[in-house]
Amino acid sequence: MSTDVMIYANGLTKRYGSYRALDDVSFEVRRGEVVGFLGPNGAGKSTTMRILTCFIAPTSGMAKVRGHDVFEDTLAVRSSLGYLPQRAPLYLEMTVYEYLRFAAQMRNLDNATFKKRARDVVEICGLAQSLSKEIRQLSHGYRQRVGLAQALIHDPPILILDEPTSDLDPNEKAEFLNYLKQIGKDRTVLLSTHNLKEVETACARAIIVSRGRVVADGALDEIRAKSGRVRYVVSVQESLGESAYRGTGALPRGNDVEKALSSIRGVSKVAELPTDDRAHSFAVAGDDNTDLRPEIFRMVADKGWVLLELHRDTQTLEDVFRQLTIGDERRNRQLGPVSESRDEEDESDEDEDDSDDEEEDER
Ligand SMILES: Nc1ncnc2c1ncn2[C@@H]1O[C@H](COP(=O)(O)OP(=O)(O)OP(=O)(O)O)[C@@H](O)[C@H]1O
Repeated sequence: MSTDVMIYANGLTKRYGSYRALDDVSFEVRRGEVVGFLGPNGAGKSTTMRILTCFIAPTSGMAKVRGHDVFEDTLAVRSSLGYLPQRAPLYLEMTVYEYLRFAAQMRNLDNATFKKRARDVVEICGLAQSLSKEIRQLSHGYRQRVGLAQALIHDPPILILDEPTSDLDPNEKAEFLNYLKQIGKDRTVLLSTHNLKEVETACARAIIVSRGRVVADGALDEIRAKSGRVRYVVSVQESLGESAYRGTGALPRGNDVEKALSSIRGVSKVAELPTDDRAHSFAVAGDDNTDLRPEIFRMVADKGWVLLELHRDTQTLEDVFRQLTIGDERRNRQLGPVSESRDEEDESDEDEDDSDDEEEDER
């Protein structure tokens, strides 16, 4: 494993009784990445995060944080990461300052280090005006800031955030994402959320989980292109305008352009789009694996035509997310006998630990 791998999950499976909440989940997060961990309700996001943060043990598979096994080397793992669970466990009767000092003591920070770190996290999380307030007096948004501040108090290189914005209003969400951007500059972050806009704002890469499995993992562009419905829009100048013609070839006819586009390898369909008489415009369908823009550009340039427009329309992240996770939603809405164990038929040959119930293996 490269030393750049900060979070490593390999074949993580987690059963609750006969129900498989995680099924062979594997991924890596490298130093400095801010990765969105996406999935519908019940997909297994929190379960994965709780394993990575040493709160529960997987039924099988292994995970490492900064090279330390989450099972064998709990202390090293915990000191490497800051964790903000979905509901941050705040002590409502403490003031913000008392709570941060308490979090620092739990992390074994000495008083001088705490004071220095407190200054930093208060600035990053915007808590200067709230330090002497009891946590019970704070709004959801400010409580979430306090949760983030405790996750940062020991200056961990890795942050694991479980739906940190789910209870926040739109302004609070936007602010939280601003903090996250700042924090993510020099940290590795795994951010679980339902909110695709959030991922598009804060992350360059996403891992999508559905029914306990990883169904997509990659740069957002790659994931958007994953649907196999990539479309290019190409417009080539058709008639002379007011300014000088810049082409070296003759102005093309529509079917010249259509024929030339159809002959590009990887193009599956070409359809004319309505435009005015200044341009021939076409929608070009291609397969999902190759970016055809360089080839389209090359063809137009070789013909000496003038390219007015070339862009690739991939689906939105939301479209792809819905396509990949639609099974979860259908399952949630199905009436009839409830089968908790979606995979009972293939369980018989596996090592099963059915005593692995509720809190049984909480550490
Ligand atoms: N302690 C538990 N005992 C039994 N089943 C559990 C337990 N914790 C989680 N599950 C089940 O495991 C599945 C995955 O839950 P998990 O909380 O990881 O999902 P999630 O993706 O975080 O969902 P959400 O977005 O709703 O928080 C769910 O079906 C959930 O009901």
